[in-house]
Amino acid sequence: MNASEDKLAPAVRSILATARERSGGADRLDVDARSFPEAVAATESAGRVPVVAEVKPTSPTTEGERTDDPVALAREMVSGGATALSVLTEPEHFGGSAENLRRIREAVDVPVLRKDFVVREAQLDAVESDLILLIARFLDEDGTDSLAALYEAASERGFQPLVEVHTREELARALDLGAEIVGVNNRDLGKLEVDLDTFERLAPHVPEDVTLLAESGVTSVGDVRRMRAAGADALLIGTAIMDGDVEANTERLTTVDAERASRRKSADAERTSGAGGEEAVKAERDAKPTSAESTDANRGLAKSTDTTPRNTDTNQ
Ligand SMILES: O=C(O)c1ccccc1NCC(=O)[C@H](O)[C@H](O)COP(=O)(O)O
Repeated sequence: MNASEDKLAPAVRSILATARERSGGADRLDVDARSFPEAVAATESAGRVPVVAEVKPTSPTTEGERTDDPVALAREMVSGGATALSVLTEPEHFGGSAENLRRIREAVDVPVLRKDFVVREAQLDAVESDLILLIARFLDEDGTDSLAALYEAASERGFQPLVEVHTREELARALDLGAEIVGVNNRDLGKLEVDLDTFERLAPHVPEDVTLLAESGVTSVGDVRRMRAAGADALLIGTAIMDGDVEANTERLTTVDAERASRRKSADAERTSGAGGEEAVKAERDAKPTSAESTDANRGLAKSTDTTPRNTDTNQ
């Protein structure tokens, strides 16, 4: 254990210790991945919020364990409008498995993220997935198992790497290696505390052409609006979806402002088709955010004015 690991919460130290012990796959994988950026764009065009719903049977910060069939849960998430799924494959602390992921990916047609604590190249070969998580905090700057080395090894196999960051320094490392999909984890893996300000602080420093996820701690419709106003292309949501009726929870969080988005689309369509008059004016007026919604948007904009390469007002 090095000095920085000493600062990690005991549960995370234990997760890392078991991750280092875990074996990899027997053969090198060659994945034909379903495109995540395309899935996000399709969800946007349909006027819904892109959500990566997480099959997370348990975790160090959750009470109890959900023992339903993970494939049934995954299907409910897709029925509820999930753009992609995240499947925990970590067995000891999250109740996941590579077999769960394999079965789920076979049963659905959306992109599937392998959520695990991969620390060695051979572990990439444990099971096929469309996206694979690489956590900057747990990967070295140099060497055979560095973030850059695993990023390259994952890309060569056909995975779309999702590089997870929590600080400006980690974000710089992700952008330096050309990461196209970046997740800002609102959960500090040192203390296991969640703070949505983390995403709001980092998002303005992420270029527009990067697909940006807000991860962890999104529990309500208000949180969805807040992360979207701060510039999230997609949200990774576990606990709030797993707790109760999975399909209804997914639907509630993917349809935030859907009605307004569809009104805005009809206003745009009428404007471009040349139809004007009272109907277009009414459609446009109806599509405007309420004052509460504007407040959310303005907060995102206000925080991003210094550097903003990213439009922080995505769904308004
Ligand atoms: O979720 C935990 O308790 C946890 C503990 C230690 C390390 C990682 C942990 N979570 C990993 C995740 O990234 C989340 O599962 C994911 O972002 C979803 O978060 P949430 O919506 O808050 O369940």
